[in-house]
Amino acid sequence: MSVPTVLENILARKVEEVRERSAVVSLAELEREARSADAPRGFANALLEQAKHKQPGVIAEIKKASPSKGVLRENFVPAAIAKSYADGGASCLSVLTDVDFFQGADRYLQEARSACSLPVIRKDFMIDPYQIVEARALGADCVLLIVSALADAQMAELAAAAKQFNLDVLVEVHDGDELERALKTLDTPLVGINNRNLHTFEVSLETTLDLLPRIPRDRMVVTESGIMNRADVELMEISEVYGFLVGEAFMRAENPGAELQRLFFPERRIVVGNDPD
Ligand SMILES: O=P(O)(O)OC[C@@H](O)[C@@H](O)c1c[nH]c2ccccc12
Repeated sequence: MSVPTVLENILARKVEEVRERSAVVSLAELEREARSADAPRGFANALLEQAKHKQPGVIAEIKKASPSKGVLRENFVPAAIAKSYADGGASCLSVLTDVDFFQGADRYLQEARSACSLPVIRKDFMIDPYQIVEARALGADCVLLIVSALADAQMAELAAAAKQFNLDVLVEVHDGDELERALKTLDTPLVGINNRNLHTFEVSLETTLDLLPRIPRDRMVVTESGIMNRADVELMEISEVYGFLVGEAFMRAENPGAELQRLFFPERRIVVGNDPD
């Protein structure tokens, strides 16, 4: 057998994780928690609203570390980062909850969401409906479905669970075949194009530009990963891409919200957070 890719390693671990967690908290118990959780805040709507006005809809990510880059940020306080993002003009938050590969935690999502009024996506590797219900129980407003990690039937099952619990779905693709599978399996409006290949971790913004002509008009594109500077943002904006998912560029900045404003709303002169000037 060939050497497993990063994604394959993560997925193998997720199978164990779901087994461990469901032995501690039953699905029935999680369902009760999900039904009494704070109402969803409208993740897809927040982004669609920005696109309608031809404004960037930024999903700002809270991510301590990644398998390819290691620790991105030492001073990691999710509530403070969430506030800073809200001040900087983010439409939504993305919080990594994967523990073993991204140094995330469920409580980071709860802390970030409590600190602001933005809708939040649980950023994790979903393979089982248990994790979808868990996401809503934690307060998440949206879940990520990664096509390269799922068979069509699984994707449909997870999307049905999301619908049942009023969660929005961001479906993530990396190539034409995955895009086709996503479009035929799901009718959800948000289509994420990941510029990073999750098997090799190589990044190219061409991924978004190449797939763009194949996205139907009734779906909204979210370009994901590798957006690092103004030029990257402008490249997407001239192609009429209004959805962005950005992590590293913000995580490496001293003031993540100020960096968001600098990259996406340079014309706004409001000072974010406690910048000296
Ligand atoms: O840090 P970046 O390059 O701005 O990327 C953010 C986000 O797109 C990335 O974290 C991501 C996209 N899809 C994922 C799936 C799982 C884990 C992480 C991701």
